[in-house]
Amino acid sequence: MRIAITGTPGVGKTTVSKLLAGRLGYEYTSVKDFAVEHGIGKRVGDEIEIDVDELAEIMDETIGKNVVIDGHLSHYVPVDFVIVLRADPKIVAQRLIERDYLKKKVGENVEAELIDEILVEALEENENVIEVDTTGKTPEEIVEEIVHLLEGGVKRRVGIVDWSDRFDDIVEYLRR
Ligand SMILES: Nc1ncnc2c1ncn2[C@@H]1O[C@H](COP(=O)(O)OP(=O)(O)OP(=O)(O)O)[C@@H](O)[C@H]1O
Repeated sequence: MRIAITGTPGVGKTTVSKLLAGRLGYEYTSVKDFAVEHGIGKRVGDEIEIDVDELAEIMDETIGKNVVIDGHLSHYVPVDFVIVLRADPKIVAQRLIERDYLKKKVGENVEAELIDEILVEALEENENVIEVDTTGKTPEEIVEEIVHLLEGGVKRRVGIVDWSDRFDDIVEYLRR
């Protein structure tokens, strides 16, 4: 199976993807690494701007059948399941601040998590979307929850988080 692990930067995609790939005996690949390796996208400042249609086409032709794809654009790749990781926006903020993200970037990503941005994108691309709230769970617990859901034949589970009641606690991060 091809499984995309997507979500707002800082929710724990890379951590979970590597663990899940090991747990399933699957190949691990990240959109970022794949794009650089295959010359997809162009550098804009310190970021790479990726054409998601080109990414999807080349990845679909190149990667194996049993792969975990890590990245906040991975839901654009044709896969069997899209796992959308969620985390309390305050946790996202704290992790991005720890990585010295600029205040503006922190605000953009906290807002994206608050308004379910990646979930909405994933639902536009794939029927099989499974949302997992990572808040307060270890990477191992998250991986076991994903394996349990997949083994249980769950194809779609969304609408499990609503961060609207967290607004007052995170508004400081949203101010530009
Ligand atoms: N379940 C977890 N519990 C505690 N810390 C976690 C958990 N998952 C990830 N982390 C920590 O949060 C930080 C971000 O994790 P990670 O790099 O996996 O996120 P990401 O979504 O891949 O971020 P990006 O999209 O920016 O690459 C890391 O310091 C990681 O160790």
